[in-house]
Amino acid sequence: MLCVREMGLSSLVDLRTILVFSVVCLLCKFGIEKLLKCRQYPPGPWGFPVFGYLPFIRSAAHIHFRQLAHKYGGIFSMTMGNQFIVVLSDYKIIREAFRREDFTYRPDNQFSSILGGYGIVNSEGRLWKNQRKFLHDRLRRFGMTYSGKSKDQMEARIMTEVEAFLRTLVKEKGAPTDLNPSLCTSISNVICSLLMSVRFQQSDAKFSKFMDLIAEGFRLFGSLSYANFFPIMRYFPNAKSIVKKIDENRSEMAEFFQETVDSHRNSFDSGHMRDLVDNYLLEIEDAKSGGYERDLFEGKEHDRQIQQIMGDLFSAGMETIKTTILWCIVYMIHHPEVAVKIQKELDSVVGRSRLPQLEDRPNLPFTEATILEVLRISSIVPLGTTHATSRETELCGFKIPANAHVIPLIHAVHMDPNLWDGPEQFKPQRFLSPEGKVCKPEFFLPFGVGRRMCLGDVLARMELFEFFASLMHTFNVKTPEGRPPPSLKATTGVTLTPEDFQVCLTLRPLVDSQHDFLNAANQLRTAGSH
Ligand code: HEM
Repeated sequence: MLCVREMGLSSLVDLRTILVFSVVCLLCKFGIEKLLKCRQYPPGPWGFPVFGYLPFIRSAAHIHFRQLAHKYGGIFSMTMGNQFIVVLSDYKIIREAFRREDFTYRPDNQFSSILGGYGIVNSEGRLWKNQRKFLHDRLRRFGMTYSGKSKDQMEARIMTEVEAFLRTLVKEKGAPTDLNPSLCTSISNVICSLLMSVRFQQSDAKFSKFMDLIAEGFRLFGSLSYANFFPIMRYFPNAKSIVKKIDENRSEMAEFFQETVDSHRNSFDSGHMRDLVDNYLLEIEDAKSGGYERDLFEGKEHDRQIQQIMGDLFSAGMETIKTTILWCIVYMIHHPEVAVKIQKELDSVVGRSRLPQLEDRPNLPFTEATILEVLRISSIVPLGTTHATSRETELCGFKIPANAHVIPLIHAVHMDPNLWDGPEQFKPQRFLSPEGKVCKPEFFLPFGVGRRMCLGDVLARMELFEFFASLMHTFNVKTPEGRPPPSLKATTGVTLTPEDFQVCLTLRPLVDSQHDFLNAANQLRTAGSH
């Protein structure tokens, strides 16, 4: 009996040993497989189970990633929550990846499911390709090009807003002024006139509501970003209430845009295209009447797509320009010698009786170089816009899984001491050749590169030039008496923005002005208003 019992016990022990041994072997197998797989991925830091590397990111992500780039090189990877992240900080690798089709997707996460793949910034595949081609073509027709008659129309559109902006500033009579509100209205008006033939006044209640909705939308999306890494959190009550608020925000925005679409429909004339909304309506008409073999909308709801396009172009084209111009002013205050040099160049090329025009740009290399240097040193979109892989692929001999987030670390490229001489210093002349011509190295990437490169770069460069050169031509800029200059430290938000600041703008002398706006400004100045 005892013998049988002993036998039973010993076989049980054996069974247990075998079980434990099998589990250990299985764990080892999975561990080794994982390790081998990880070794095929780009190198990078380890993280905690479930959380990945997220808990270690304490400073602004672009600063932290730059430190990691020093350790791991131009391509590194990590997990954050359930997402696989690849960071590219070498411009050659960024160029190599982003010219390829398999790197053109956007991350599949909570944001993309809310946006439903509509618009241009978050769309993918054929819908994105169609939209991009269509928008590129139509924006060119409306003057987003360096030459031709339509360029003059675009310039006129921009100059209307530049003059409105300068007029508001003249009224300040040299008092401490926050440039943000008037700049925001004028830059918004450029994009709104292009999209929907609308101009707003700064005091317009509808405009304030619209701006509040945009800001609130960004804030809400920002507060939900954790759910992108931990999808289970979407079902937590807090996330659910944020999603509800986002839905409300989006339906108010949709209402705003739909009013525009409806009013355009009511006054639509296929022989007279006023703006982008009209162009989309014409496409819908053509598609309905069978004029098009392929539907531009790829089966998506037409009006929702137009609404999202308006939202995307407005969001992409307003904040970026406004922030860059604010940085230009901050740097002019810190570098008065650069401001004086720009004004001398403007005076000798443009003269004192008119405002600068796009045609003057080739003759204003120092002014142009200064704008490029501000774009470099401020890198307002330091992490670009995250791409995703459409399938498992390879880059620089490393394996990259499907739906990996791919981040171009533009900030690191623009601050690389191996590429730029003294990258921390503000030196516009770095963009000038020994002959004094503007030259942009291939590692200058403020608008990204490749297939998804900024769609509005030409418009952006036109606006930056017109607003900045006209401001410098018309005013001297200084900090209010007794106050320190604005900080060079950026606030991290949708873009890297300067902290709030005020400036005093005094009119520069004008001679025999034939120009309406300058004439009025001159009269104000000589009347001793300030
Ligand atoms: C200083 C001004 C600007 C800067 C620095 C800037 C920068 C960028 C960057 C870095 C990207 C991401 C590219 C990528 O995904 O790899 C981007 C995308 C984009 N930008 Fe801009 N941008 C500016 C102005 C504008 C303007 C004025 C417009 C409006 C017409 C615009 C429209 C877009 C659009 C639609 C995309 C998404 C393209 C796509 O996903 O295919 N941007 N921009």
